[in-house]
Amino acid sequence: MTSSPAVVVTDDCDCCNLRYLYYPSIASPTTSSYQHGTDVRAGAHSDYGSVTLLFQRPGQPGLEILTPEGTWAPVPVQPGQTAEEDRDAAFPFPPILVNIGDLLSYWTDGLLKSTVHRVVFPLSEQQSPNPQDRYSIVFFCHPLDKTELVPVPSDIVTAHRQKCKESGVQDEKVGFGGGAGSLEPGKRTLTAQEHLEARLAATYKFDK
Ligand SMILES: O=C(O)CCC(=O)C(=O)O
Ligand SMILES: [Fe+2]
Repeated sequence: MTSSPAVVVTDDCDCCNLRYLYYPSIASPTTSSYQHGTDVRAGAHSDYGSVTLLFQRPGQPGLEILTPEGTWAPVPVQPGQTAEEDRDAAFPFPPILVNIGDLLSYWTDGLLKSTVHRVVFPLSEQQSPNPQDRYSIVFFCHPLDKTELVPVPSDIVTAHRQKCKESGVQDEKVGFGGGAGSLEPGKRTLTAQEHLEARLAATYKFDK
């Protein structure tokens, strides 16, 4: 019998990270300079990795996603109500919200679209006598830096790519650079690190 090591040591950077977020509550809009509609807790963005797992307090409002129509819609994160979940009701646990990130969009040529989201100060909460702090825990899942972003070997992704080509609709923004399957001849495959750097550069005009 062989045993495998619990930790694999590698010279490649694993860029997964876990963030603990605390957003203090603010006083009622009538007593602060806060402007609903302008001031937000976290501005509109999409995440850079493959998927993001978000844990937050059950039912706490604030998280919103951008709809295809261009409006903001609240994302209710509620504990489940099935019989099995009720059994554990003494410890209601919020479900885990899974966000698609830019890398997964790139990897699937935009078939899976990264979610644009933001966190606002909900007006209802601001106006309540007891406005709440917001806490969330976010796990950003990224592959190792040197991972080559070869096209996902999926018939569905291939069919999607073909359909985009035929209709001439290549949404550069969705796949960030056209997607893993639309490499120009002679160009080599991007690595996860290069994709991340391109997204950081696009957001912060950050250059090495
Ligand atoms: O705090 C939240 O609910 C979301 C945070 C978030 O979107 C992020 O850190 O990327
Ligand atoms: Fe995010």
